[in-house]
Amino acid sequence: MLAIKGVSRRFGGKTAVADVNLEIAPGAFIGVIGRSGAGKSTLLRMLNRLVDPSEGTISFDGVDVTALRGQALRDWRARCAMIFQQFNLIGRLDVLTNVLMGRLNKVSTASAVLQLWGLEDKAMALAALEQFDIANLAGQRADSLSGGQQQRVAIARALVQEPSIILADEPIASLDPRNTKVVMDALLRINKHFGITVICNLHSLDLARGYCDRLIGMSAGRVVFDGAPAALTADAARDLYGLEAGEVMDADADVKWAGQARPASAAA
Ligand SMILES: Nc1ncnc2c1ncn2[C@@H]1O[C@H](COP(=O)(O)OP(=O)(O)OP(=O)(O)O)[C@@H](O)[C@H]1O
Repeated sequence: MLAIKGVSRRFGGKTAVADVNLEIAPGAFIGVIGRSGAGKSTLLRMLNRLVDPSEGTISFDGVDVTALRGQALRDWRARCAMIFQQFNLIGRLDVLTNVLMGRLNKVSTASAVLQLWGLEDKAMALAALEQFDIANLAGQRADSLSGGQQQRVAIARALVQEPSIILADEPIASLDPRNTKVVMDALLRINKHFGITVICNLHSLDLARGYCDRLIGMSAGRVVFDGAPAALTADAARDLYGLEAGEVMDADADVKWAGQARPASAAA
Protein backbone atom coordinates (compact mmCIF):
# COMPACT_ATOMS: atom_id res chain seq x y z
CA MET A 1 0.00 0.00 0.00
CA LEU A 2 1.29 3.44 -0.97
CA ALA A 3 0.22 6.06 1.57
CA ILE A 4 0.56 9.79 0.94
CA LYS A 5 -0.09 11.83 4.07
CA GLY A 6 -0.35 15.61 4.22
CA VAL A 7 2.07 16.04 1.31
CA SER A 8 2.77 19.54 0.03
CA ARG A 9 5.48 20.99 -2.18
CA ARG A 10 6.34 24.65 -2.54
CA PHE A 11 8.69 26.23 -5.06
CA GLY A 12 9.60 29.61 -3.56
CA GLY A 13 6.27 31.29 -2.92
CA LYS A 14 4.37 28.96 -5.26
CA THR A 15 2.52 25.95 -3.85
CA ALA A 16 2.60 23.22 -6.52
CA VAL A 17 1.02 20.47 -4.38
CA ALA A 18 -1.07 21.24 -1.30
CA ASP A 19 -1.90 18.82 1.51
CA VAL A 20 -2.49 15.68 -0.55
CA ASN A 21 -3.74 12.59 1.30
CA LEU A 22 -4.16 9.36 -0.69
CA GLU A 23 -3.96 5.63 -0.21
CA ILE A 24 -3.20 3.57 -3.29
CA ALA A 25 -3.78 -0.17 -3.16
CA PRO A 26 -1.49 -2.61 -4.99
CA GLY A 27 -2.56 -3.39 -8.56
CA ALA A 28 -4.50 -0.17 -9.17
CA PHE A 29 -4.42 1.68 -12.50
CA ILE A 30 -4.67 5.32 -11.44
CA GLY A 31 -5.12 8.26 -13.76
CA VAL A 32 -4.04 11.64 -12.39
CA ILE A 33 -5.95 14.31 -14.25
CA GLY A 34 -6.31 18.07 -14.15
CA ARG A 35 -5.44 21.16 -16.11
CA SER A 36 -1.92 22.28 -16.90
CA GLY A 37 -0.08 23.42 -13.76
CA ALA A 38 -2.43 21.54 -11.40
CA GLY A 39 0.51 19.76 -9.74
CA LYS A 40 0.29 16.32 -11.40
CA SER A 41 3.98 16.01 -12.37
CA THR A 42 5.17 17.34 -9.03
CA LEU A 43 3.04 14.76 -7.23
CA LEU A 44 4.43 11.92 -9.37
CA ARG A 45 8.00 13.14 -9.02
CA MET A 46 7.65 13.24 -5.25
CA LEU A 47 6.58 9.60 -5.21
CA ASN A 48 9.96 8.45 -6.53
CA ARG A 49 11.79 11.30 -4.80
CA LEU A 50 12.92 13.20 -7.89
CA VAL A 51 11.41 16.07 -5.89
CA ASP A 52 11.20 16.08 -2.09
CA PRO A 53 8.02 17.14 -0.33
CA SER A 54 8.11 20.37 1.67
CA GLU A 55 5.76 18.72 4.16
CA GLY A 56 4.16 15.35 4.78
CA THR A 57 5.20 11.75 4.34
CA ILE A 58 5.02 9.11 1.65
CA SER A 59 5.22 5.51 2.79
CA PHE A 60 5.16 2.18 1.00
CA ASP A 61 4.21 -0.95 2.93
CA GLY A 62 4.90 0.93 6.13
CA VAL A 63 8.37 2.23 5.10
CA ASP A 64 8.76 6.02 5.09
CA VAL A 65 10.21 6.60 1.62
CA THR A 66 10.60 10.33 2.29
CA ALA A 67 13.38 9.44 4.79
CA LEU A 68 15.37 7.11 2.49
CA ARG A 69 18.97 7.96 1.62
CA GLY A 70 21.84 6.36 -0.37
CA GLN A 71 21.33 2.78 -1.57
CA ALA A 72 17.92 2.54 0.10
CA LEU A 73 16.77 5.53 -1.98
CA ARG A 74 18.23 4.00 -5.16
CA ASP A 75 16.40 0.76 -4.37
CA TRP A 76 13.15 2.68 -3.93
CA ARG A 77 13.62 4.47 -7.25
CA ALA A 78 14.10 1.08 -8.92
CA ARG A 79 10.92 -0.22 -7.28
CA CYS A 80 9.06 2.84 -8.41
CA ALA A 81 9.98 3.05 -12.10
CA MET A 82 9.33 6.28 -13.99
CA ILE A 83 8.26 6.70 -17.62
CA PHE A 84 8.61 10.14 -19.15
CA GLN A 85 6.92 12.00 -21.99
CA GLN A 86 10.24 12.20 -23.88
CA PHE A 87 11.12 8.51 -23.32
CA ASN A 88 14.61 9.30 -21.87
CA LEU A 89 16.40 6.60 -23.87
CA ILE A 90 20.08 6.80 -24.83
CA GLY A 91 19.69 7.39 -28.55
CA ARG A 92 23.12 6.17 -29.69
CA LEU A 93 22.75 2.83 -27.87
CA ASP A 94 20.82 -0.15 -29.18
CA VAL A 95 17.38 -1.04 -27.87
CA LEU A 96 18.52 -4.09 -25.87
CA THR A 97 21.19 -2.09 -24.04
CA ASN A 98 18.65 0.61 -23.25
CA VAL A 99 16.36 -1.99 -21.69
CA LEU A 100 19.31 -3.47 -19.76
CA MET A 101 19.83 -0.05 -18.16
CA GLY A 102 16.76 -0.96 -16.11
CA ARG A 103 18.89 -3.72 -14.50
CA LEU A 104 21.64 -1.33 -13.36
CA ASN A 105 20.48 -1.40 -9.78
CA LYS A 106 20.57 -5.21 -9.72
CA VAL A 107 24.17 -5.75 -10.89
CA SER A 108 27.54 -4.95 -9.29
CA THR A 109 29.03 -1.49 -9.83
CA ALA A 110 31.90 -2.98 -11.90
CA SER A 111 29.47 -4.86 -14.18
CA ALA A 112 27.36 -1.74 -14.52
CA VAL A 113 30.33 0.48 -15.44
CA LEU A 114 31.68 -2.04 -17.94
CA GLN A 115 28.18 -2.92 -19.14
CA LEU A 116 28.89 -6.62 -18.63
CA TRP A 117 25.41 -8.01 -18.65
CA GLY A 118 24.73 -11.59 -17.62
CA LEU A 119 22.82 -13.99 -19.85
CA GLU A 120 19.90 -13.92 -17.43
CA ASP A 121 19.66 -10.14 -17.64
CA LYS A 122 19.79 -10.25 -21.43
CA ALA A 123 17.11 -12.94 -21.55
CA MET A 124 14.94 -10.86 -19.26
CA ALA A 125 15.40 -7.75 -21.39
CA LEU A 126 14.53 -9.65 -24.55
CA ALA A 127 11.47 -11.17 -22.89
CA ALA A 128 10.35 -7.66 -21.88
CA LEU A 129 10.71 -6.48 -25.47
CA GLU A 130 8.71 -9.51 -26.61
CA GLN A 131 5.89 -8.51 -24.25
CA PHE A 132 5.43 -5.41 -26.37
CA ASP A 133 6.11 -6.97 -29.79
CA ILE A 134 9.40 -5.17 -30.36
CA ALA A 135 12.01 -7.92 -29.78
CA ASN A 136 12.86 -7.65 -33.49
CA LEU A 137 14.17 -4.12 -32.80
CA ALA A 138 16.66 -5.26 -30.11
CA GLY A 139 19.77 -4.50 -32.22
CA GLN A 140 18.62 -1.13 -33.60
CA ARG A 141 19.78 2.23 -32.32
CA ALA A 142 17.13 3.71 -30.06
CA ASP A 143 17.11 7.01 -31.97
CA SER A 144 16.11 5.22 -35.18
CA LEU A 145 12.74 4.20 -33.70
CA SER A 146 9.35 5.90 -33.91
CA GLY A 147 7.98 7.63 -30.81
CA GLY A 148 5.59 4.77 -30.05
CA GLN A 149 8.39 2.20 -30.37
CA GLN A 150 10.67 4.30 -28.14
CA GLN A 151 8.03 4.56 -25.47
CA ARG A 152 7.51 0.78 -25.54
CA VAL A 153 11.29 0.39 -25.07
CA ALA A 154 11.05 2.74 -22.08
CA ILE A 155 8.20 0.62 -20.68
CA ALA A 156 10.27 -2.56 -21.20
CA ARG A 157 13.17 -0.87 -19.39
CA ALA A 158 10.82 -0.04 -16.51
CA LEU A 159 9.53 -3.63 -16.45
CA VAL A 160 13.00 -5.20 -16.03
CA GLN A 161 13.49 -3.06 -12.93
CA GLU A 162 10.90 -5.47 -11.45
CA PRO A 163 9.05 -2.52 -9.95
CA SER A 164 6.08 -2.51 -7.60
CA ILE A 165 4.84 0.74 -9.10
CA ILE A 166 5.19 2.38 -12.51
CA LEU A 167 4.84 6.15 -12.63
CA ALA A 168 4.06 7.47 -16.10
CA ASP A 169 4.25 11.24 -16.56
CA GLU A 170 2.19 12.12 -19.65
CA PRO A 171 3.54 9.03 -21.47
CA ILE A 172 1.57 9.63 -24.65
CA ALA A 173 1.80 13.42 -24.89
CA SER A 174 4.07 13.38 -27.94
CA LEU A 175 2.46 10.43 -29.76
CA ASP A 176 -0.07 10.16 -32.58
CA PRO A 177 -3.42 8.42 -31.91
CA ARG A 178 -2.30 4.98 -33.14
CA ASN A 179 0.84 4.99 -30.99
CA THR A 180 -1.14 6.44 -28.09
CA LYS A 181 -3.29 3.32 -28.09
CA VAL A 182 -0.29 0.98 -28.42
CA VAL A 183 1.45 2.63 -25.45
CA MET A 184 -1.68 2.80 -23.26
CA ASP A 185 -2.34 -0.88 -24.06
CA ALA A 186 1.26 -1.67 -23.00
CA LEU A 187 0.70 0.09 -19.65
CA LEU A 188 -2.59 -1.74 -19.20
CA ARG A 189 -0.83 -5.03 -19.90
CA ILE A 190 1.80 -4.24 -17.28
CA ASN A 191 -0.97 -3.53 -14.82
CA LYS A 192 -3.24 -6.50 -15.54
CA HIS A 193 -0.72 -9.19 -16.50
CA PHE A 194 2.01 -8.39 -13.98
CA GLY A 195 -0.16 -6.81 -11.27
CA ILE A 196 2.07 -3.74 -11.13
CA THR A 197 0.42 -0.57 -9.84
CA VAL A 198 0.37 2.10 -12.56
CA ILE A 199 -0.03 5.79 -11.75
CA CYS A 200 -0.32 7.79 -14.93
CA ASN A 201 -0.67 11.53 -15.54
CA LEU A 202 -2.95 12.09 -18.49
CA HIS A 203 -4.11 15.19 -20.24
CA SER A 204 -6.88 13.39 -22.13
CA LEU A 205 -9.90 12.74 -19.96
CA ASP A 206 -11.27 10.36 -22.55
CA LEU A 207 -8.18 8.13 -22.27
CA ALA A 208 -8.16 8.35 -18.49
CA ARG A 209 -11.76 7.22 -18.40
CA GLY A 210 -11.10 4.41 -20.82
CA TYR A 211 -8.03 2.87 -19.21
CA CYS A 212 -7.95 3.74 -15.51
CA ASP A 213 -9.94 2.19 -12.68
CA ARG A 214 -9.55 5.23 -10.41
CA LEU A 215 -9.16 8.89 -11.25
CA ILE A 216 -7.50 11.48 -9.06
CA GLY A 217 -8.41 14.98 -10.15
CA MET A 218 -6.10 17.84 -9.15
CA SER A 219 -6.72 21.54 -9.21
CA ALA A 220 -4.27 24.20 -7.96
CA GLY A 221 -2.24 21.52 -6.15
CA ARG A 222 -5.19 19.96 -4.32
CA VAL A 223 -7.01 16.70 -4.89
CA VAL A 224 -10.55 17.73 -5.81
CA PHE A 225 -11.81 14.41 -7.20
CA ASP A 226 -10.98 10.84 -6.21
CA GLY A 227 -13.13 8.04 -7.50
CA ALA A 228 -14.14 5.67 -10.26
CA PRO A 229 -14.23 7.10 -13.80
CA ALA A 230 -18.00 6.63 -13.91
CA ALA A 231 -18.36 8.94 -10.89
CA LEU A 232 -16.76 11.85 -12.75
CA THR A 233 -19.75 13.61 -14.23
CA ALA A 234 -19.45 16.01 -17.15
CA ASP A 235 -20.12 18.91 -14.75
CA ALA A 236 -17.38 17.76 -12.35
CA ALA A 237 -15.01 17.44 -15.30
CA ARG A 238 -15.85 20.97 -16.43
CA ASP A 239 -15.15 22.24 -12.90
CA LEU A 240 -11.82 20.43 -12.96
CA TYR A 241 -10.69 21.67 -16.34
CA GLY A 242 -12.36 25.07 -16.57
CA LEU A 243 -11.64 26.64 -19.94
CA GLU A 244 -9.61 23.61 -21.05
CA ALA A 245 -12.66 21.33 -20.78
CA GLY A 246 -13.48 21.40 -24.47
CA GLU A 247 -9.94 20.40 -25.32
CA VAL A 248 -9.72 17.35 -23.05
CA MET A 249 -13.30 16.08 -23.19
CA ASP A 250 -14.79 14.17 -26.02
CA ALA A 251 -18.36 15.45 -26.30
CA ASP A 252 -19.62 11.88 -26.38
CA ALA A 253 -17.21 10.52 -23.77
CA ASP A 254 -19.93 9.76 -21.24
CA VAL A 255 -21.77 7.73 -23.81
CA LYS A 256 -18.64 6.18 -25.26
CA TRP A 257 -17.36 4.72 -22.01
CA ALA A 258 -20.69 4.13 -20.26
CA GLY A 259 -20.73 0.56 -19.00
CA GLN A 260 -17.44 -0.19 -20.71
CA ALA A 261 -14.54 -0.26 -18.30
CA ARG A 262 -11.77 -0.39 -20.87
CA PRO A 263 -11.11 -1.04 -24.54
CA ALA A 264 -11.63 -4.71 -25.35
CA SER A 265 -8.50 -4.76 -27.51
CA ALA A 266 -6.42 -3.76 -24.50
CA ALA A 267 -7.41 -6.72 -22.35
CA ALA A 268 -4.37 -8.53 -20.96
N1 LIG B 1 11.02 23.17 -10.42
C1 LIG B 1 10.06 24.08 -10.32
N2 LIG B 1 10.34 25.35 -9.98
C2 LIG B 1 9.37 26.27 -9.86
N3 LIG B 1 8.05 26.02 -10.07
C3 LIG B 1 7.71 24.78 -10.41
C4 LIG B 1 8.69 23.73 -10.56
N4 LIG B 1 8.03 22.59 -10.90
C5 LIG B 1 6.72 22.92 -10.97
N5 LIG B 1 6.52 24.21 -10.68
C6 LIG B 1 5.24 24.91 -10.66
O1 LIG B 1 4.34 24.13 -9.89
C7 LIG B 1 3.05 24.12 -10.50
C8 LIG B 1 2.63 22.69 -10.77
O2 LIG B 1 3.45 22.20 -11.83
P1 LIG B 1 3.34 20.70 -12.38
O3 LIG B 1 4.34 20.56 -13.47
O4 LIG B 1 3.39 19.77 -11.23
O5 LIG B 1 1.86 20.72 -12.96
P2 LIG B 1 1.18 19.70 -14.00
O6 LIG B 1 -0.22 19.52 -13.53
O7 LIG B 1 2.02 18.49 -14.14
O8 LIG B 1 1.19 20.55 -15.33
P3 LIG B 1 1.37 20.04 -16.86
O9 LIG B 1 0.15 19.24 -17.18
O10 LIG B 1 1.45 21.32 -17.64
O11 LIG B 1 2.65 19.24 -16.90
C9 LIG B 1 3.15 24.98 -11.74
O12 LIG B 1 2.71 26.29 -11.41
C10 LIG B 1 4.62 24.99 -12.05
O13 LIG B 1 5.00 26.17 -12.71
